[in-house]
Amino acid sequence: MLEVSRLRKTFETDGQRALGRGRRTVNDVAQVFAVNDVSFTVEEGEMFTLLGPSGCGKTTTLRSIAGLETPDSGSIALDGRALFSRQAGKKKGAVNVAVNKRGLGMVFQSYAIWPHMSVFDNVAFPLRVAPRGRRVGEAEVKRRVTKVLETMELAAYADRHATKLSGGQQQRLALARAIVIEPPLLLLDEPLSNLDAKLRESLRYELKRLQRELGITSIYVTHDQTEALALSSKVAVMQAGQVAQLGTPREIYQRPLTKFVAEFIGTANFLDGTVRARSGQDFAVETANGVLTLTADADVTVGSAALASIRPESVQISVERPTDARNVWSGVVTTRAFLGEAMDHIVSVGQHEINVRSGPEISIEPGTPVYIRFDPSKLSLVPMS
Ligand SMILES: Nc1ncnc2c1ncn2[C@@H]1O[C@H](COP(=O)(O)OP(=O)(O)OP(=O)(O)O)[C@@H](O)[C@H]1O
Repeated sequence: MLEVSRLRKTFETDGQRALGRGRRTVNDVAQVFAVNDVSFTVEEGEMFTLLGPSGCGKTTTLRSIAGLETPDSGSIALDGRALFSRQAGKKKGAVNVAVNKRGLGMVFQSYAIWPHMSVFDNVAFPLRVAPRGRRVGEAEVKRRVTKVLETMELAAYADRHATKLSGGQQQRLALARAIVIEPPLLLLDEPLSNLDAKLRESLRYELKRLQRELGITSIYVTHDQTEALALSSKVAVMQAGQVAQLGTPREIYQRPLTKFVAEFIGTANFLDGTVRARSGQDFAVETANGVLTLTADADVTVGSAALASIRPESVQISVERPTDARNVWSGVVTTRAFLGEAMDHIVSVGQHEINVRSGPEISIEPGTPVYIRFDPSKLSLVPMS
């Protein structure tokens, strides 16, 4: 449906650099590779998320799709129609469809609702100012706006001034305004970030329900991994202008391909070692505490240094030695913390401090010798760098 291919965007930034003892300055012009060779495909009906830390290039990618930013090169096509296309260094043959001709729905962090208009008029606005070919009569405007307001549970507020809504209602209004034009693609840039934690969580599920019910193909930008995992059908984790990993939330969480992805998506235990044997996807990794066996889709060769990573909830802890002796280490509990629905133990094994998360019924006194076991199917392997 949406195809983004080899997208690049650089920005020039200038700053002042002090020379010597800070007396003289020169103007520096530095190039920032905001988006550096990014490619991905979004399928029909998908909620596709661009996830990454601040400055990784997710907003620039989204703005390029919207037409608010002109990339240096690459292509963006929607349903086979080129929205943007330009070969590096060539202006000839370039395509760049104007923002209002792309017909996309957008909701940004600072949702600009019209304060002087009623809720109804806010939602009707994009229909009333649509390009001539797509403009509809007032009766159709009324029908569509009423339907969208009902879907967003805002029908009761139709005549109210937009500013007289709560934060969550204003956010829903911004969404209503974006979807009323029935866009083929909805672009959402951190739309929940101005809301408090509780409202954010409830709107997150509402957004997911809506997205599924209406089947709107959407691209969502966030730096919040929980939000990304909860909402998305596909996630592209971005790092320094590039896609570090693309996959389903489960793949990204359970099978991170790099240390960056494993660290960014929640807490992980990293066990460093050397790959001693490999047969297809089965690996044996020698660590300071013994050999770990695991099955992973990893690109690491025998003899190379690697990191096995595992989530705290995939490590089992017991006072008795487990019957399956594979991947069992013995250590001592150093800390435990009760988290309500879960229990965390930190287990010291040689130089490693292993984070273990279990059900709240397991509670082991600090100082107790224990066994921990790493499930071979839950360990993933990433290169050392
Ligand atoms: N107009 C601009 N001029 C110069 N540099 C820019 C401009 N816009 C973005 N950048 C730089 O490009 C890089 C990517 O920025 P971008 O806003 O896409 O990141 P982001 O991942 O969306 O970050 P955030 O979550 O903080 O919004 C950053 O280094 C940023 O400083």
